Parts: sequence; structure tokens; C-alpha cells
Amino acid sequence: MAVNIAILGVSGRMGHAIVGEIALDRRCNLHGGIVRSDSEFAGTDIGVFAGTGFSGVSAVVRLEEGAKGAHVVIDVSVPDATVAAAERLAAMGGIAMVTGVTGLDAEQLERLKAASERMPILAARNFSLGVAILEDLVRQAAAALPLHRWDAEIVETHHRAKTDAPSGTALMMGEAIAEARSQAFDQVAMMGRSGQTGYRPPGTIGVASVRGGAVIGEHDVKFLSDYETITLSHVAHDRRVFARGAIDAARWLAGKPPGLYSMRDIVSG
Ligand SMILES: NC(=O)C1=CN([C@@H]2O[C@H](COP(=O)(O)OP(=O)(O)OC[C@H]3O[C@@H](n4cnc5c(N)ncnc54)[C@H](OP(=O)(O)O)[C@@H]3O)[C@@H](O)[C@H]2O)C=CC1
Ligand SMILES: O=C(O)C1=N[C@H](C(=O)O)C[C@H](O)C1
Repeated sequence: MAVNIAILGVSGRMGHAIVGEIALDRRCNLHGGIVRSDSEFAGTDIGVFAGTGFSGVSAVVRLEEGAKGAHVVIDVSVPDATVAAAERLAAMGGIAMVTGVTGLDAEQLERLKAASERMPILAARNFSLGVAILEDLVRQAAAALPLHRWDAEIVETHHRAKTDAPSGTALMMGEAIAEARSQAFDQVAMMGRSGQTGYRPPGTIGVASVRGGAVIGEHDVKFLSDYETITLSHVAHDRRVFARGAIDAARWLAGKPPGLYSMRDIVSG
């Protein structure tokens, strides 16, 4: 069965990339697209503005209209829209949601989790398989390297248009290190540095963000000791890697029971 997909945030960078990958995949259909209420793309053909050719599917501003008849909504919008959509889709029933949106705060994450009690939601701060592997390698390294001798630092680099920092992927890596060290990440994270910072407290995890150009996404996880440094890195060359992962997630999630899922559930089968 081909999976009918609607895209929330279809006019964005990721929205365009996902439309492009759906056009190449016979196992799924572009079923709908939702844009902001005052978007210039409202009412226009999605394939035309995404550059894949006339699709016969127009962008709409009402979620319920764009999602009607879809098996899965892929959300690549913004945190406020993500949470509102999860709650409204849960009320609709009979639909699943894949969200890749990052930068949700604690209250928004709680609301997303509450919605997943009524519908299947897969939340992925990074849709790339390569990043899933990086996370495993980072966890393994953190478990093996004594925290009082090995300082963990994360540096993420993204395009100038990224509006949240640090990246969701960087936070994933920090959480993996902290978990491997039996630490609470929010207790040991050092988000950016400036001024007289004093001696680096052992066992902390530094996170730094670089913004500029059109960088798709680069993550370096460093473990630094007195005599050597280990750097585990991932470089995304094209948003299509994320789009492919989002579509694979949507195809996997369709028909699942309510719950909050992650890319790890897909990898583990
Ligand atoms: N999980 C992953 O692998 C990846 C996740 N991301 C994340 O995805 C998100 C989007 O990234 P990106 O595509 O680069 O960002 P963009 O800003 O290009 O896209 C976001 C889109 O959401 C739209 N939007 C905003 N509010 C609403 C609303 N209320 N209803 C419908 N649409 C809305 C925006 O419309 P408008 O332009 O009109 O404001 C815009 O088109 C970010 O959080 C990013 O971190 C990005 C890449 C990979
Ligand atoms: O905003 C982006 O572009 C990306 N955001 C995600 C994140 O915040 O980790 C994933 C990827 O790095 C690209």
C-alpha cells in the first residue's frame, strides 16, 4: 500500500526536499501540504513551487484540510506549529505524525508526549542513519573514556538561516554522553562560553554552535585528554539524506499504535 503523506511546513527547506523525494518514490504519495495562514504559497500547487512539476495538490492553511485522508503527516515546521498540530491531529484520529522539528522547550515536549498517548508520533531530531550510528559510537566512546581524564566537547555547524541553537542533533549527542556517564545532561551541559569562565569543571559537556554559509549540518564530538584527542564527526552533504529518512520513518510509522517513537525504533526493527 502506498503511504499518503501530508507535509506541515511544506514551503520550507525541508518541505521542498521531502516533496522532491516523494516524487521519486512510488511507495508514497504527496497527499497534502500545509503552510502558514499568510503564506504566499497558500492555494498554489506544491509540485510547482517545489520544482518537481505540477502535482495536482495545492498547499492549504488549515491543518485538518491538508491532513484529511493522509496516513501520516510529516512535520518540518516550527515548535509552536508542531505542538498545535499534534494535539489537533490526535483529536482527528486515524493519522500518524513524524516530526523532525527541533528547539522544542520542556513544556512543548510534554504536550507532544501527551498527544502521543492518543496517536503514533515519531520524533527525530535527525533523520539520518549516519547520525544514528554516530550516536552509538559517541555513547560507546563516552562509556569507555573516564570523564575525569577525557573532556567531552560538541561543536555543531549549520547554515546562516537556522533559527535554533544548539542543534537538536548536538543535544542528542550530549544526552548520549551524559547517559553513558550516568549523568543528567542538563546538570553538566556548558552551552557556549564567554567572559572569565574559570577552569573547565571536570565531567562537564561543552556545546558550541557555528552559524554561516549554506552548511547543511556538521557535528563534531570531541573527547580531549592531556595526550590525545578523539573526534567523532558527521557531515550532511545534502538535505535529501534527511528527507529520505523522514519518508522512511513515515512508511514505518503508518498504522502503528499510539506512542512516542524514535529513529532507534526503526533501526532496531
Ligand atoms: N530531523 C531532521 O533530520 C531535520 C530537522 N530539521 C528541523 O526542521 C525544522 C525546519 O527546518 P527548515 O526546513 O530548514 O526550516 P524552514 O524555516 O525552511 O521551514 C519551516 C517552514 O515551516 C513553516 N511554518 C512556520 N509556521 C508554520 C505554521 N504555523 N504552519 C505551517 N507552516 C509553518 C515556515 O513557513 P514560512 O516560510 O512562511 O515562515 C517554513 O516554510 C527545524 O526545526 C530544523 O531544525 C531540519 C533538517 C533536518
Ligand atoms: O536546521 C537544520 O538544518 C538541521 N537541524 C537539525 C538539528 O537541529 O539537529 C538536523 C540537521 O542537523 C539539520
